[in-house]
Amino acid sequence: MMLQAPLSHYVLTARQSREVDRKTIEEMGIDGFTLMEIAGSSAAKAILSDRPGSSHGLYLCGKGNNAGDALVVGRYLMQHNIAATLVFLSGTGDLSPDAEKNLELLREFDSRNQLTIFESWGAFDQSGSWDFIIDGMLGTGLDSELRGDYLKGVQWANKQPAPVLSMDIPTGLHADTGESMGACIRAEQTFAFGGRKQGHYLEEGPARTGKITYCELPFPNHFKSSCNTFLLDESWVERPPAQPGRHKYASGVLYIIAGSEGLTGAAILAAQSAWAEGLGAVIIVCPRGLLSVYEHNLPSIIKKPVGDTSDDHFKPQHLSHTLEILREKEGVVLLGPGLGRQEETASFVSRFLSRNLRNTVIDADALWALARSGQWDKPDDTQWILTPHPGELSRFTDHPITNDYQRLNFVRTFSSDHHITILSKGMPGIIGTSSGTCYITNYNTRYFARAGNGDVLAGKVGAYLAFGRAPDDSCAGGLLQGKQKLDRYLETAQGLPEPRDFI
Ligand SMILES: NC(=O)C1=CN([C@@H]2O[C@H](COP(=O)(O)OP(=O)(O)OC[C@H]3O[C@@H](n4cnc5c(N)ncnc54)[C@H](OP(=O)(O)O)[C@@H]3O)[C@@H](O)[C@H]2O)[C@@H](O)CC1
Ligand SMILES: Nc1ncnc2c1ncn2[C@@H]1O[C@H](COP(=O)(O)OP(=O)(O)O)[C@@H](O)[C@H]1O
Ligand SMILES: [K+]
Repeated sequence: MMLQAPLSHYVLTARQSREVDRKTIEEMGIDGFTLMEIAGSSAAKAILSDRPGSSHGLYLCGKGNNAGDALVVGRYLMQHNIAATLVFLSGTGDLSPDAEKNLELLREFDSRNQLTIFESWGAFDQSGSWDFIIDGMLGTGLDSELRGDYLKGVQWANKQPAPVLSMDIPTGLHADTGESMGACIRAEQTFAFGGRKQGHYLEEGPARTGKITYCELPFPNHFKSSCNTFLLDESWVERPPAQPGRHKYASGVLYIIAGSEGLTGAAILAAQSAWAEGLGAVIIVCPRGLLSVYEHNLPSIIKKPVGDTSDDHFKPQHLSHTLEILREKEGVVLLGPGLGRQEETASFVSRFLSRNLRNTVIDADALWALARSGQWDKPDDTQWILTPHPGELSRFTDHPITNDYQRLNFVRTFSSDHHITILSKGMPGIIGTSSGTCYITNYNTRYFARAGNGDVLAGKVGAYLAFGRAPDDSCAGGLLQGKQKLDRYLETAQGLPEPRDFI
């Protein structure tokens, strides 16, 4: 089964967000004021339950609808006796119509003199104290580096002891790219209205948004159909069921074509990682000169040597025997970990890829060889999963990939153009599918940035593919399996986890 994310996990660009908003207003007749009311009231409800005992909030407001959301929050919380101090960074003379209406309402609801309003940053008396700061300065309307007093407002808020709670997106964070536009709020919590935004998960986003709380808005599902990016998490990706009691070869076979002199560790880690998932068989195909290393380290793994005892890396003359071995049993292939970059090995890889009919995970040095050859002789009906780290990915394009936004866009077009699946490693991890849909991780993948973790991941992805899971689902399973192990490790252990902790 291919991945099927719930709609609550869709991730929008600013343009998609505006488009859904506009269509809901124009075609469904649900006006912007109502959307704002739902957005602000659900954030207020969460704040009331998360922060009991609060008595005073500070509201930093711009002039657009992001400010309107903040004003709705202020009104609900004032009803619960939480005083509100409002600071308008662009004054109150040019508010968006819905924000203006909400300011009027807030004034009318203020029966106990709990409202203080400053009409500019300059007028703001900063000596007060607040239980929280609501960031309603800028949302998806941000269109450039921060201007005017917004820079001051952001820098000041980041220095306050009170937690900052952002409406929709931290002010200064670009909704599409996740870049900080001159300066950016560091929020403790962000309420994502009607959809998560790409910028929450790319570049600076994860460090700036804090905890993300998704607040649903009444957008009809068919308006979301243009969305092709989803958040990947364990709430919806299923763990593969164990397959006990089946014949060993019926419960999945993975052929691993990997390793060369000095790099056998990568092949060993990948094989151990795949084996730990309960496959029927893991078969390592190796140059005969390395057989003793694997005999010593991998007792449970079947070894199939090719070539002669002087061979310590793959060569074109190993091709026909390798293909013959692959014909023995149904299975899938993991090609690449520790293959090395000898000319002969690169040539073996290119020829192998054009003739191999097994579904294949292509990793590490096999990616290097594939990019170098520039040939795309993928046999029809063969599924390929490429697992590049950012350096390996950039070899597939002449255009530099210097940020996550470019990486996401490149992964999307490259995987759909070539009808392959890409697991782009990095922070975040991104899965690109042949349909153009992408999935983004939402956890700190930097814990995996140690040599060997890529081999463990490739082993898992290969194992899931061998179990018959779809390529995108295999990638998701591999990533999230590591995440679960990471969570358990962080609960109990100290220091940085090692690759074996993820096996
Ligand atoms: N979409 C939805 O589903 C829903 C959206 N909702 C909410 O609306 C938000 C979007 O509101 P929005 O479009 O009014 O834009 P918003 O972010 O308030 O700011 C616009 C103002 O910012 C200014 N400005 C721009 N860049 C700047 C800079 N660098 N430095 C300084 N100023 C800058 C620019 O000023 P100008 O240049 O025009 O003078 C413009 O007037 C969205 O994030 C969500 O919170 C919910 O209420 C309901 C459902
Ligand atoms: N479970 C995981 N979740 C997210 N990312 C992962 C996971 N496992 C590995 N990675 C990614 O793989 C990278 C390591 O792979 P790579 O750089 O190819 O190193 P190597 O091949 O030397 O092990 C990590 O930096 C991380 O981006
Ligand atoms: K904001």
